Amino acid sequence: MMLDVPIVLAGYGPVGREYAELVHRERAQWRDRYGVDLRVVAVRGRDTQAEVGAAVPPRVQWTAAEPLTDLLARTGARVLAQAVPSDGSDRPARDALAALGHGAHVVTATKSHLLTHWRQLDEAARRAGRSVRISGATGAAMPAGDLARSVLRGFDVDAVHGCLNGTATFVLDQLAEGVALEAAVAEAQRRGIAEADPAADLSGADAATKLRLVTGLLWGWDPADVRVELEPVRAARADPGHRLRQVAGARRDDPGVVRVEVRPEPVGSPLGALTGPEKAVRYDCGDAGSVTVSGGRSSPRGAARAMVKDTIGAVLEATAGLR
Ligand SMILES: NC(=O)C1=CN([C@@H]2O[C@H](COP(=O)(O)OP(=O)(O)OC[C@H]3O[C@@H](n4cnc5c(N)ncnc54)[C@H](OP(=O)(O)O)[C@@H]3O)[C@@H](O)[C@H]2O)C=CC1
Ligand SMILES: N[C@@H](CC=O)C(=O)O
Repeated sequence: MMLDVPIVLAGYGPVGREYAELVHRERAQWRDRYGVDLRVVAVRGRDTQAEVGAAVPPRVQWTAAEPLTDLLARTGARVLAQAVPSDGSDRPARDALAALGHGAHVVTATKSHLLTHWRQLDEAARRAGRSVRISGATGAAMPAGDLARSVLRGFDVDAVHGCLNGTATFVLDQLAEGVALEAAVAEAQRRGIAEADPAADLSGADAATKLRLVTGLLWGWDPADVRVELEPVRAARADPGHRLRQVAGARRDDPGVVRVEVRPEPVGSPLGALTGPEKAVRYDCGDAGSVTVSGGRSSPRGAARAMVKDTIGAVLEATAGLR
């Protein structure tokens, strides 16, 4: 039996466009492989929207946005996919809660409402028997969120550490080669790794945000209650055999605290061995040992791919809530 999956996509920037394109291009493949018929039926920008037939219409043909609940009801949407700015506006939270109330799953690359509305989203999703999937917000194509949410269930994870910001890794390596901070950041921006405003990349705030979300998935910490301690990236060199890394960490026996520090890691270790904008997260799992996940493209395409994976997972797996 084929499961029909109409999707409303909010946000048509780099990530949203990649998501719509992937769903359209690979639809037949997923029908055959998983028995799910994913189709984007409508896209929304800030104030406008368009219904999608064979392709997303050009922007000039988009019309004024109607209330999201009307659009969800009219299209019978089973999923709301969110790729809107993580700018602190309350609209992503309102939209996600409306979608859950309507009975749709939520798949998001947007981070800000997860930091502020974790509990409300989780409760609304559980009430509705629907999922909120956040892989795109926790490291793009690197499946760190999946390990925390489900793969390591029962592994008794007592600590998690990781390099979750590709800009920081790239810049620290450039600094070690004698490149000036400003030039290293400019190069990271030219490569599309660093944000236009790199403050959160360099301060550790972006890494802390991603780790707060991971600890929510792992231990049920509410990201809104997590205290963050940050050490910014600045020009410095490590001892021979080591590389400086921006490491975000949390321990189960130190609840509600995420620390980001710049520290030397042996070149042969999972974090020291990273190059360029690669990311990695290590889970210390007690008697099961350590499990590290690394790689996965950090780009709009990588984030869109993670959202597609989450969309398929949300409709096929019998989970509810964020975890
Ligand atoms: N870029 C990347 O590599 C990654 C990005 N992310 C996250 O993904 C999200 C999307 O990023 P990106 O694709 O770069 O795009 P942007 O963050 O630049 O989002 C732009 C799009 O969002 C639309 N928009 C803004 N507010 C709303 C709203 N409330 N409802 C519907 N649409 C809205 C804009 O509409 P309009 O065109 O009308 O102005 C535009 O289409 C961000 O939260 C980002 O942090 C996550 C992982 C990687
Ligand atoms: N600027 C970020 C991009 C992804 O979140 C980074 O450097 O990791």
